[in-house]
Amino acid sequence: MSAPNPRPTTTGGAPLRVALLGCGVVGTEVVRLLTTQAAELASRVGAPLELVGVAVRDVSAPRDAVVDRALLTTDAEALVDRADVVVEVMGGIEPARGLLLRALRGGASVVTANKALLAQDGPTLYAAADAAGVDLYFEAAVAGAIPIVRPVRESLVGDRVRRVLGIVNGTTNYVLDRMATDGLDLAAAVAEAQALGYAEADPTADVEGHDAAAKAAILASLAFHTRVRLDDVDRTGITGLTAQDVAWAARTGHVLKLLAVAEQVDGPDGGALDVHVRPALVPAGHPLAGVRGAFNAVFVEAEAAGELMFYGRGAGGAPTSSAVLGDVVSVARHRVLGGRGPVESSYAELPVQDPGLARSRFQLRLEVDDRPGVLAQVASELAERGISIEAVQQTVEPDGAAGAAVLVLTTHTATAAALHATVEALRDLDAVRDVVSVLSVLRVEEP
Ligand SMILES: NC(=O)C1=CN([C@@H]2O[C@H](COP(=O)(O)OP(=O)(O)OC[C@H]3O[C@@H](n4cnc5c(N)ncnc54)[C@H](O)[C@@H]3O)[C@@H](O)[C@H]2O)C=CC1
Ligand SMILES: N[C@@H](CC=O)C(=O)O
Ligand code: NA
Repeated sequence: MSAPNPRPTTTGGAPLRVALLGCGVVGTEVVRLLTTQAAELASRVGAPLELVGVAVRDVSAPRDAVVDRALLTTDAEALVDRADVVVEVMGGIEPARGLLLRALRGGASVVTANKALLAQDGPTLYAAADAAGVDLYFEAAVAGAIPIVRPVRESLVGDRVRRVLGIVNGTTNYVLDRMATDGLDLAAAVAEAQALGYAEADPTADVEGHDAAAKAAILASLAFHTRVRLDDVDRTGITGLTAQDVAWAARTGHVLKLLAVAEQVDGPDGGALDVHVRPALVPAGHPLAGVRGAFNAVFVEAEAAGELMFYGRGAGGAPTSSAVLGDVVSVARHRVLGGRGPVESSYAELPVQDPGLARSRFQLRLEVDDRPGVLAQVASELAERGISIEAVQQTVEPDGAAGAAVLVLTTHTATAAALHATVEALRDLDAVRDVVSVLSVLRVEEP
Protein backbone atom coordinates (compact mmCIF):
# COMPACT_ATOMS: atom_id res chain seq x y z
CA MET A 1 0.00 0.00 0.00
CA SER A 2 1.27 3.48 -0.84
CA ALA A 3 1.97 5.98 1.90
CA PRO A 4 -0.60 8.75 2.45
CA ASN A 5 0.13 11.91 0.51
CA PRO A 6 2.20 14.12 2.82
CA ARG A 7 1.24 17.35 1.07
CA PRO A 8 -1.47 19.43 2.64
CA THR A 9 -4.73 19.75 0.77
CA THR A 10 -6.19 23.18 0.33
CA THR A 11 -9.74 21.94 0.06
CA GLY A 12 -9.94 18.95 2.36
CA GLY A 13 -11.95 17.28 -0.41
CA ALA A 14 -14.56 20.04 -0.48
CA PRO A 15 -15.95 20.80 -3.96
CA LEU A 16 -14.02 23.23 -6.16
CA ARG A 17 -16.25 25.98 -7.51
CA VAL A 18 -15.95 26.36 -11.30
CA ALA A 19 -17.22 29.47 -13.10
CA LEU A 20 -17.72 29.38 -16.86
CA LEU A 21 -17.50 32.64 -18.81
CA GLY A 22 -19.20 32.25 -22.20
CA CYS A 23 -21.48 29.50 -23.40
CA GLY A 24 -21.13 29.28 -27.16
CA VAL A 25 -19.62 26.52 -29.31
CA VAL A 26 -16.85 25.64 -26.82
CA GLY A 27 -18.63 26.62 -23.59
CA THR A 28 -21.56 24.32 -24.27
CA GLU A 29 -19.21 21.36 -24.72
CA VAL A 30 -17.33 22.29 -21.55
CA VAL A 31 -20.64 22.14 -19.67
CA ARG A 32 -21.35 18.75 -21.26
CA LEU A 33 -18.04 17.26 -20.12
CA LEU A 34 -18.28 18.79 -16.63
CA THR A 35 -21.78 17.35 -16.30
CA THR A 36 -21.48 13.95 -17.93
CA GLN A 37 -18.01 13.12 -16.55
CA ALA A 38 -18.55 14.61 -13.08
CA ALA A 39 -17.83 11.43 -11.11
CA GLU A 40 -14.65 10.56 -13.02
CA LEU A 41 -13.40 14.13 -12.91
CA ALA A 42 -13.89 14.19 -9.13
CA SER A 43 -11.79 11.02 -8.82
CA ARG A 44 -9.05 12.47 -11.01
CA VAL A 45 -8.98 15.80 -9.19
CA GLY A 46 -9.46 14.48 -5.66
CA ALA A 47 -12.47 16.75 -5.11
CA PRO A 48 -15.75 17.32 -6.96
CA LEU A 49 -15.88 20.10 -9.58
CA GLU A 50 -19.03 22.10 -9.01
CA LEU A 51 -20.17 24.35 -11.86
CA VAL A 52 -21.46 27.32 -9.89
CA GLY A 53 -22.49 29.56 -12.76
CA VAL A 54 -22.29 30.33 -16.47
CA ALA A 55 -21.89 33.95 -17.55
CA VAL A 56 -23.77 34.74 -20.74
CA ARG A 57 -24.95 37.83 -22.59
CA ASP A 58 -28.59 36.78 -22.78
CA VAL A 59 -30.11 34.34 -20.27
CA SER A 60 -33.18 33.83 -22.43
CA ALA A 61 -31.31 32.80 -25.63
CA PRO A 62 -31.94 29.23 -26.82
CA ARG A 63 -29.35 26.75 -25.44
CA ASP A 64 -28.45 23.07 -25.59
CA ALA A 65 -30.43 21.09 -23.00
CA VAL A 66 -27.21 20.13 -21.22
CA VAL A 67 -26.94 23.72 -19.90
CA ASP A 68 -28.88 24.16 -16.64
CA ARG A 69 -30.67 27.49 -17.09
CA ALA A 70 -30.62 28.07 -13.33
CA LEU A 71 -26.83 28.55 -13.62
CA LEU A 72 -27.02 31.33 -16.22
CA THR A 73 -26.12 34.85 -15.16
CA THR A 74 -25.25 38.13 -16.82
CA ASP A 75 -23.24 39.24 -13.77
CA ALA A 76 -19.84 37.82 -14.74
CA GLU A 77 -17.95 39.79 -12.06
CA ALA A 78 -20.04 38.42 -9.20
CA LEU A 79 -19.61 34.92 -10.64
CA VAL A 80 -15.82 35.30 -10.86
CA ASP A 81 -15.73 36.45 -7.23
CA ARG A 82 -17.21 33.20 -5.96
CA ALA A 83 -15.09 30.73 -8.00
CA ASP A 84 -11.94 28.70 -7.34
CA VAL A 85 -11.42 28.00 -11.04
CA VAL A 86 -12.52 30.41 -13.79
CA VAL A 87 -12.88 29.02 -17.33
CA GLU A 88 -12.98 31.72 -19.99
CA VAL A 89 -14.44 30.79 -23.39
CA MET A 90 -16.14 34.04 -24.33
CA GLY A 91 -13.32 35.29 -26.58
CA GLY A 92 -12.33 38.88 -27.43
CA ILE A 93 -10.18 41.27 -25.42
CA GLU A 94 -12.65 43.02 -23.10
CA PRO A 95 -14.38 42.13 -20.86
CA ALA A 96 -12.42 38.84 -20.88
CA ARG A 97 -9.16 40.57 -19.89
CA GLY A 98 -10.69 42.48 -16.97
CA LEU A 99 -12.53 39.41 -15.72
CA LEU A 100 -9.44 37.20 -15.84
CA LEU A 101 -7.33 39.80 -14.03
CA ARG A 102 -10.06 40.06 -11.41
CA ALA A 103 -10.10 36.27 -11.07
CA LEU A 104 -6.30 35.95 -10.77
CA ARG A 105 -5.95 38.87 -8.36
CA GLY A 106 -8.69 37.32 -6.26
CA GLY A 107 -6.75 34.04 -6.06
CA ALA A 108 -8.71 31.92 -8.54
CA SER A 109 -6.97 29.67 -11.06
CA VAL A 110 -7.72 30.43 -14.70
CA VAL A 111 -8.18 28.29 -17.79
CA THR A 112 -8.69 30.13 -21.08
CA ALA A 113 -9.00 29.29 -24.78
CA ASN A 114 -8.54 32.94 -25.72
CA LYS A 115 -5.44 33.13 -27.94
CA ALA A 116 -6.27 36.65 -29.11
CA LEU A 117 -6.07 37.92 -25.54
CA LEU A 118 -2.94 35.91 -24.66
CA ALA A 119 -1.12 37.12 -27.78
CA GLN A 120 -2.07 40.72 -27.13
CA ASP A 121 -1.64 40.98 -23.39
CA GLY A 122 -0.44 37.62 -22.05
CA PRO A 123 2.40 39.10 -19.95
CA THR A 124 -0.04 41.15 -17.84
CA LEU A 125 -2.03 37.99 -17.13
CA TYR A 126 1.10 35.91 -16.41
CA ALA A 127 2.32 38.58 -14.00
CA ALA A 128 -1.03 38.60 -12.19
CA ALA A 129 -0.96 34.79 -11.93
CA ASP A 130 2.61 34.93 -10.58
CA ALA A 131 1.76 37.59 -8.03
CA ALA A 132 -1.18 35.56 -6.74
CA GLY A 133 0.66 32.20 -6.97
CA VAL A 134 -2.10 30.62 -9.07
CA ASP A 135 -2.24 28.82 -12.40
CA LEU A 136 -3.04 30.32 -15.80
CA TYR A 137 -3.47 27.45 -18.29
CA PHE A 138 -4.32 27.73 -21.99
CA GLU A 139 -3.87 24.45 -23.87
CA ALA A 140 -7.03 25.07 -25.93
CA ALA A 141 -5.67 28.39 -27.20
CA VAL A 142 -3.24 26.72 -29.62
CA ALA A 143 -4.39 23.97 -31.98
CA GLY A 144 -7.53 23.07 -30.01
CA ALA A 145 -7.50 19.50 -28.76
CA ILE A 146 -3.88 18.84 -29.70
CA PRO A 147 -1.54 18.80 -26.70
CA ILE A 148 1.09 21.29 -27.85
CA VAL A 149 1.33 23.99 -25.17
CA ARG A 150 2.18 21.42 -22.53
CA PRO A 151 4.74 19.50 -24.68
CA VAL A 152 6.54 22.70 -25.67
CA ARG A 153 6.39 24.22 -22.17
CA GLU A 154 7.20 21.04 -20.25
CA SER A 155 8.34 18.02 -22.27
CA LEU A 156 10.78 19.89 -24.53
CA VAL A 157 12.03 22.32 -21.91
CA GLY A 158 15.33 20.42 -21.60
CA ASP A 159 16.01 20.58 -25.34
CA ARG A 160 16.64 23.45 -27.75
CA VAL A 161 13.83 24.06 -30.22
CA ARG A 162 15.07 25.33 -33.60
CA ARG A 163 11.84 25.69 -35.59
CA VAL A 164 8.10 25.27 -35.09
CA LEU A 165 5.90 24.91 -38.18
CA GLY A 166 2.19 24.78 -37.67
CA ILE A 167 -1.08 24.42 -39.45
CA VAL A 168 -2.86 26.03 -36.51
CA ASN A 169 -6.06 27.37 -38.01
CA GLY A 170 -8.74 24.81 -38.78
CA THR A 171 -10.93 27.18 -40.78
CA THR A 172 -8.28 28.12 -43.32
CA ASN A 173 -7.03 24.55 -43.64
CA TYR A 174 -10.63 23.46 -44.24
CA VAL A 175 -11.10 26.22 -46.84
CA LEU A 176 -7.86 25.45 -48.72
CA ASP A 177 -8.67 21.74 -48.67
CA ARG A 178 -12.19 22.31 -50.05
CA MET A 179 -10.77 24.61 -52.74
CA ALA A 180 -8.14 22.01 -53.72
CA THR A 181 -10.27 18.91 -53.67
CA ASP A 182 -13.81 20.10 -54.48
CA GLY A 183 -13.19 23.35 -56.34
CA LEU A 184 -15.22 25.41 -53.82
CA ASP A 185 -14.70 29.16 -53.78
CA LEU A 186 -13.40 30.86 -50.66
CA ALA A 187 -16.71 32.37 -49.48
CA ALA A 188 -18.64 29.10 -49.76
CA ALA A 189 -15.94 27.16 -47.91
CA VAL A 190 -15.80 29.77 -45.11
CA ALA A 191 -19.59 29.54 -44.69
CA GLU A 192 -19.24 25.77 -44.23
CA ALA A 193 -16.47 26.24 -41.63
CA GLN A 194 -18.71 28.67 -39.73
CA ALA A 195 -21.61 26.21 -39.72
CA LEU A 196 -19.29 23.50 -38.38
CA GLY A 197 -18.21 25.70 -35.43
CA TYR A 198 -14.58 26.09 -36.55
CA ALA A 199 -14.55 29.79 -37.38
CA GLU A 200 -14.03 32.70 -34.99
CA ALA A 201 -17.01 34.95 -34.20
CA ASP A 202 -15.66 37.18 -36.99
CA PRO A 203 -14.16 34.79 -39.58
CA THR A 204 -11.92 37.60 -40.83
CA ALA A 205 -9.71 36.62 -37.90
CA ASP A 206 -9.27 33.22 -39.55
CA VAL A 207 -8.95 34.09 -43.24
CA GLU A 208 -6.71 37.12 -42.70
CA GLY A 209 -4.37 35.06 -40.50
CA HIS A 210 -4.90 36.96 -37.22
CA ASP A 211 -5.94 33.79 -35.37
CA ALA A 212 -2.93 31.84 -36.65
CA ALA A 213 -0.69 34.82 -35.84
CA ALA A 214 -1.93 34.84 -32.24
CA LYS A 215 -1.11 31.14 -31.98
CA ALA A 216 2.29 31.72 -33.61
CA ALA A 217 3.06 34.39 -31.00
CA ILE A 218 2.09 32.04 -28.16
CA LEU A 219 4.12 29.12 -29.58
CA ALA A 220 7.14 31.32 -30.29
CA SER A 221 7.05 32.72 -26.75
CA LEU A 222 6.98 29.23 -25.24
CA ALA A 223 9.50 27.62 -27.58
CA PHE A 224 12.07 30.41 -27.47
CA HIS A 225 11.56 31.79 -23.92
CA THR A 226 10.93 35.25 -25.32
CA ARG A 227 7.88 37.50 -25.20
CA VAL A 228 6.46 37.56 -28.69
CA ARG A 229 3.30 39.57 -29.23
CA LEU A 230 0.74 39.54 -31.98
CA ASP A 231 2.22 42.69 -33.55
CA ASP A 232 5.62 40.98 -33.86
CA VAL A 233 4.23 38.38 -36.24
CA ASP A 234 4.60 39.09 -39.96
CA ARG A 235 1.18 38.06 -41.28
CA THR A 236 -0.47 37.28 -44.59
CA GLY A 237 -3.82 35.48 -44.78
CA ILE A 238 -5.44 33.42 -47.51
CA THR A 239 -7.81 35.98 -49.04
CA GLY A 240 -5.37 36.76 -51.86
CA LEU A 241 -5.23 33.13 -53.00
CA THR A 242 -7.11 32.00 -56.08
CA ALA A 243 -8.32 28.64 -57.37
CA GLN A 244 -5.46 28.89 -59.90
CA ASP A 245 -2.88 29.23 -57.10
CA VAL A 246 -4.27 26.10 -55.48
CA ALA A 247 -4.27 24.21 -58.78
CA TRP A 248 -0.73 25.34 -59.69
CA ALA A 249 0.50 24.19 -56.30
CA ALA A 250 -0.61 20.67 -57.21
CA ARG A 251 0.91 20.93 -60.70
CA THR A 252 4.30 21.70 -59.18
CA GLY A 253 4.11 18.88 -56.59
CA HIS A 254 2.98 20.98 -53.63
CA VAL A 255 -0.02 21.63 -51.40
CA LEU A 256 -0.89 25.20 -50.35
CA LYS A 257 -1.16 25.56 -46.57
CA LEU A 258 -1.42 28.53 -44.25
CA LEU A 259 1.67 28.02 -42.10
CA ALA A 260 2.56 29.60 -38.78
CA VAL A 261 6.33 29.52 -38.44
CA ALA A 262 8.59 30.43 -35.53
CA GLU A 263 12.31 29.93 -36.01
CA GLN A 264 15.49 30.96 -34.28
CA VAL A 265 17.87 32.31 -36.92
CA ASP A 266 21.60 32.51 -36.27
CA GLY A 267 23.26 35.82 -35.50
CA PRO A 268 25.16 37.69 -32.81
CA ASP A 269 23.98 37.37 -29.18
CA GLY A 270 21.93 34.23 -29.78
CA GLY A 271 20.40 35.38 -33.05
CA ALA A 272 16.85 36.49 -33.61
CA LEU A 273 13.38 35.09 -34.19
CA ASP A 274 11.59 34.86 -37.50
CA VAL A 275 7.89 34.59 -36.65
CA HIS A 276 5.40 34.70 -39.49
CA VAL A 277 2.11 33.42 -40.84
CA ARG A 278 1.67 33.11 -44.58
CA PRO A 279 0.45 30.73 -47.26
CA ALA A 280 3.27 28.43 -48.27
CA LEU A 281 3.84 25.69 -50.80
CA VAL A 282 4.45 22.50 -48.86
CA PRO A 283 6.11 19.67 -50.84
CA ALA A 284 3.49 16.94 -51.34
CA GLY A 285 5.65 14.39 -49.48
CA HIS A 286 6.00 16.46 -46.30
CA PRO A 287 3.84 15.31 -43.33
CA LEU A 288 2.16 18.74 -43.16
CA ALA A 289 0.91 18.34 -46.75
CA GLY A 290 -1.36 15.48 -45.70
CA VAL A 291 -3.21 17.49 -43.03
CA ARG A 292 -6.78 17.65 -44.37
CA GLY A 293 -10.01 19.42 -43.47
CA ALA A 294 -10.08 21.32 -40.19
CA PHE A 295 -7.28 19.21 -38.73
CA ASN A 296 -4.21 20.97 -37.35
CA ALA A 297 -0.62 19.82 -37.02
CA VAL A 298 2.42 21.31 -35.41
CA PHE A 299 5.83 20.15 -36.58
CA VAL A 300 8.64 20.84 -34.12
CA GLU A 301 12.34 20.60 -34.95
CA ALA A 302 14.50 20.37 -31.83
CA GLU A 303 18.22 19.81 -31.53
CA ALA A 304 18.20 16.60 -29.51
CA ALA A 305 14.68 15.32 -30.13
CA GLY A 306 14.83 15.83 -33.90
CA GLU A 307 11.51 16.15 -35.69
CA LEU A 308 8.20 15.75 -33.87
CA MET A 309 4.68 16.15 -35.19
CA PHE A 310 1.56 16.80 -33.14
CA TYR A 311 -1.64 16.16 -35.08
CA GLY A 312 -5.35 16.26 -34.39
CA ARG A 313 -8.48 18.37 -34.28
CA GLY A 314 -7.63 22.02 -33.90
CA ALA A 315 -11.13 23.45 -33.89
CA GLY A 316 -14.71 22.60 -32.99
CA GLY A 317 -16.58 22.60 -29.70
CA ALA A 318 -16.01 19.05 -28.48
CA PRO A 319 -12.29 18.77 -29.35
CA THR A 320 -11.56 22.15 -27.81
CA SER A 321 -13.48 21.27 -24.67
CA SER A 322 -11.18 18.25 -24.23
CA ALA A 323 -8.17 20.59 -23.94
CA VAL A 324 -10.08 22.94 -21.63
CA LEU A 325 -11.05 20.10 -19.29
CA GLY A 326 -7.49 18.76 -19.29
CA ASP A 327 -6.39 22.14 -17.98
CA VAL A 328 -9.27 22.34 -15.51
CA VAL A 329 -8.24 19.00 -14.01
CA SER A 330 -4.60 20.10 -13.80
CA VAL A 331 -5.27 23.41 -12.08
CA ALA A 332 -7.88 21.83 -9.82
CA ARG A 333 -5.39 19.13 -8.76
CA HIS A 334 -2.89 21.84 -7.90
CA ARG A 335 -5.48 23.50 -5.70
CA VAL A 336 -6.27 20.22 -3.98
CA LEU A 337 -2.64 19.24 -3.44
CA GLY A 338 -1.07 22.69 -3.12
CA GLY A 339 1.45 24.32 -5.47
CA ARG A 340 1.13 25.37 -9.08
CA GLY A 341 2.24 24.23 -12.51
CA PRO A 342 5.14 25.47 -14.67
CA VAL A 343 5.09 29.12 -15.65
CA GLU A 344 6.24 31.03 -18.74
CA SER A 345 9.84 32.13 -18.93
CA SER A 346 11.12 34.97 -21.08
CA TYR A 347 14.77 35.02 -20.04
CA ALA A 348 16.13 34.72 -23.61
CA GLU A 349 14.63 38.01 -24.81
CA LEU A 350 15.53 37.39 -28.45
CA PRO A 351 14.75 40.22 -30.87
CA VAL A 352 12.23 39.57 -33.61
CA GLN A 353 13.89 39.82 -37.02
CA ASP A 354 12.95 42.47 -39.60
CA PRO A 355 10.62 40.58 -42.02
CA GLY A 356 12.65 41.83 -45.00
CA LEU A 357 15.64 39.81 -43.77
CA ALA A 358 13.65 36.57 -43.53
CA ARG A 359 15.01 33.92 -45.87
CA SER A 360 12.87 31.52 -47.86
CA ARG A 361 12.60 29.72 -51.14
CA PHE A 362 9.99 31.30 -53.40
CA GLN A 363 7.86 30.33 -56.34
CA LEU A 364 6.94 33.06 -58.85
CA ARG A 365 4.26 32.58 -61.46
CA LEU A 366 4.44 35.01 -64.35
CA GLU A 367 2.46 35.57 -67.49
CA VAL A 368 4.98 36.53 -70.16
CA ASP A 369 5.22 37.09 -73.90
CA ASP A 370 5.96 33.77 -75.56
CA ARG A 371 8.98 34.91 -77.58
CA PRO A 372 12.76 34.36 -77.66
CA GLY A 373 14.89 36.05 -74.98
CA VAL A 374 12.16 36.55 -72.38
CA LEU A 375 13.39 33.83 -70.04
CA ALA A 376 16.89 35.33 -70.21
CA GLN A 377 15.57 38.79 -69.27
CA VAL A 378 13.65 37.39 -66.34
CA ALA A 379 16.62 35.30 -65.17
CA SER A 380 18.90 38.32 -65.36
CA GLU A 381 16.65 40.36 -63.00
CA LEU A 382 16.92 37.56 -60.44
CA ALA A 383 20.68 37.18 -60.93
CA GLU A 384 21.19 40.94 -60.52
CA ARG A 385 19.80 40.66 -56.97
CA GLY A 386 21.73 37.51 -56.12
CA ILE A 387 18.74 35.18 -56.39
CA SER A 388 19.53 31.76 -57.75
CA ILE A 389 16.93 29.80 -59.72
CA GLU A 390 16.33 26.19 -58.71
CA ALA A 391 13.70 25.22 -61.30
CA VAL A 392 11.85 26.70 -64.28
CA GLN A 393 8.67 25.47 -65.89
CA GLN A 394 7.14 27.12 -68.95
CA THR A 395 3.78 26.21 -70.51
CA VAL A 396 1.38 27.66 -72.99
CA GLU A 397 -2.03 27.20 -71.38
CA PRO A 398 -4.92 26.13 -73.64
CA ASP A 399 -7.11 28.91 -72.17
CA GLY A 400 -4.28 31.47 -71.90
CA ALA A 401 -4.12 34.87 -73.65
CA ALA A 402 -2.91 34.95 -77.25
CA GLY A 403 0.89 34.90 -77.51
CA ALA A 404 1.35 34.40 -73.76
CA ALA A 405 3.10 31.71 -71.77
CA VAL A 406 3.09 30.89 -68.07
CA LEU A 407 6.51 30.87 -66.45
CA VAL A 408 6.88 29.25 -63.03
CA LEU A 409 10.23 29.91 -61.33
CA THR A 410 11.30 28.32 -58.09
CA THR A 411 14.21 30.03 -56.37
CA HIS A 412 16.85 28.88 -53.94
CA THR A 413 16.80 30.65 -50.57
CA ALA A 414 16.64 34.44 -50.81
CA THR A 415 15.68 37.28 -48.51
CA ALA A 416 12.13 38.61 -48.73
CA ALA A 417 13.54 42.08 -49.43
CA ALA A 418 15.58 40.89 -52.44
CA LEU A 419 12.63 38.94 -53.74
CA HIS A 420 10.24 41.88 -53.48
CA ALA A 421 12.72 44.19 -55.25
CA THR A 422 13.01 41.61 -58.03
CA VAL A 423 9.24 41.36 -58.37
CA GLU A 424 9.02 45.14 -58.79
CA ALA A 425 11.70 45.01 -61.49
CA LEU A 426 9.94 42.13 -63.28
CA ARG A 427 6.70 44.09 -63.34
CA ASP A 428 8.54 46.84 -65.24
CA LEU A 429 9.69 44.51 -68.05
CA ASP A 430 7.66 44.87 -71.27
CA ALA A 431 7.76 41.12 -71.80
CA VAL A 432 6.18 40.41 -68.38
CA ARG A 433 2.42 40.81 -68.70
CA ASP A 434 1.74 40.01 -65.03
CA VAL A 435 3.41 38.66 -61.92
CA VAL A 436 0.44 36.48 -61.06
CA SER A 437 1.62 35.07 -57.74
CA VAL A 438 4.57 35.04 -55.35
CA LEU A 439 4.54 32.27 -52.75
CA SER A 440 6.98 30.95 -50.17
CA VAL A 441 8.10 27.36 -50.52
CA LEU A 442 8.64 25.49 -47.28
CA ARG A 443 12.31 24.79 -46.58
CA VAL A 444 12.65 21.12 -45.76
CA GLU A 445 15.54 20.17 -43.49
CA GLU A 446 17.73 17.27 -44.53
CA PRO A 447 17.30 14.37 -42.07
N1 LIG B 1 -14.55 27.26 -31.80
C1 LIG B 1 -13.35 26.72 -31.81
O1 LIG B 1 -13.09 25.78 -32.57
C2 LIG B 1 -12.28 27.21 -30.90
C3 LIG B 1 -12.43 28.36 -30.17
N2 LIG B 1 -11.42 28.79 -29.36
C4 LIG B 1 -11.57 30.01 -28.56
O2 LIG B 1 -12.58 29.77 -27.60
C5 LIG B 1 -13.27 30.97 -27.33
C6 LIG B 1 -14.74 30.75 -27.56
O3 LIG B 1 -14.95 30.35 -28.89
P1 LIG B 1 -16.37 29.84 -29.39
O4 LIG B 1 -17.03 29.04 -28.34
O5 LIG B 1 -16.14 29.24 -30.73
O6 LIG B 1 -17.12 31.23 -29.59
P2 LIG B 1 -18.69 31.51 -29.58
O7 LIG B 1 -18.88 32.82 -30.25
O8 LIG B 1 -19.45 30.33 -30.09
O9 LIG B 1 -18.99 31.62 -28.02
C7 LIG B 1 -18.64 32.71 -27.21
C8 LIG B 1 -19.80 32.97 -26.29
O10 LIG B 1 -19.41 33.91 -25.33
C9 LIG B 1 -20.48 34.83 -25.19
N3 LIG B 1 -19.96 36.11 -24.73
C10 LIG B 1 -19.19 36.97 -25.42
N4 LIG B 1 -18.97 38.06 -24.67
C11 LIG B 1 -19.63 37.88 -23.51
C12 LIG B 1 -19.79 38.66 -22.35
N5 LIG B 1 -19.27 39.87 -22.27
N6 LIG B 1 -20.50 38.15 -21.32
C13 LIG B 1 -21.06 36.92 -21.41
N7 LIG B 1 -20.94 36.13 -22.50
C14 LIG B 1 -20.25 36.62 -23.53
C15 LIG B 1 -21.10 34.93 -26.56
O11 LIG B 1 -22.43 35.40 -26.49
C16 LIG B 1 -21.01 33.51 -27.05
O12 LIG B 1 -22.15 32.75 -26.71
C17 LIG B 1 -12.63 32.04 -28.21
O13 LIG B 1 -11.62 32.69 -27.49
C18 LIG B 1 -12.04 31.22 -29.34
O14 LIG B 1 -10.95 31.86 -29.96
C19 LIG B 1 -10.25 28.09 -29.20
C20 LIG B 1 -10.05 26.93 -29.91
C21 LIG B 1 -11.04 26.42 -30.84
N1 LIG C 1 -11.14 29.61 -35.50
C1 LIG C 1 -10.13 28.73 -35.05
C2 LIG C 1 -10.64 27.94 -33.89
C3 LIG C 1 -9.56 27.33 -33.13
O1 LIG C 1 -8.68 27.96 -32.59
C4 LIG C 1 -9.73 27.78 -36.17
O2 LIG C 1 -10.39 27.79 -37.22
O3 LIG C 1 -8.76 27.07 -36.00
NA1 NA D 1 -3.91 22.61 -27.82
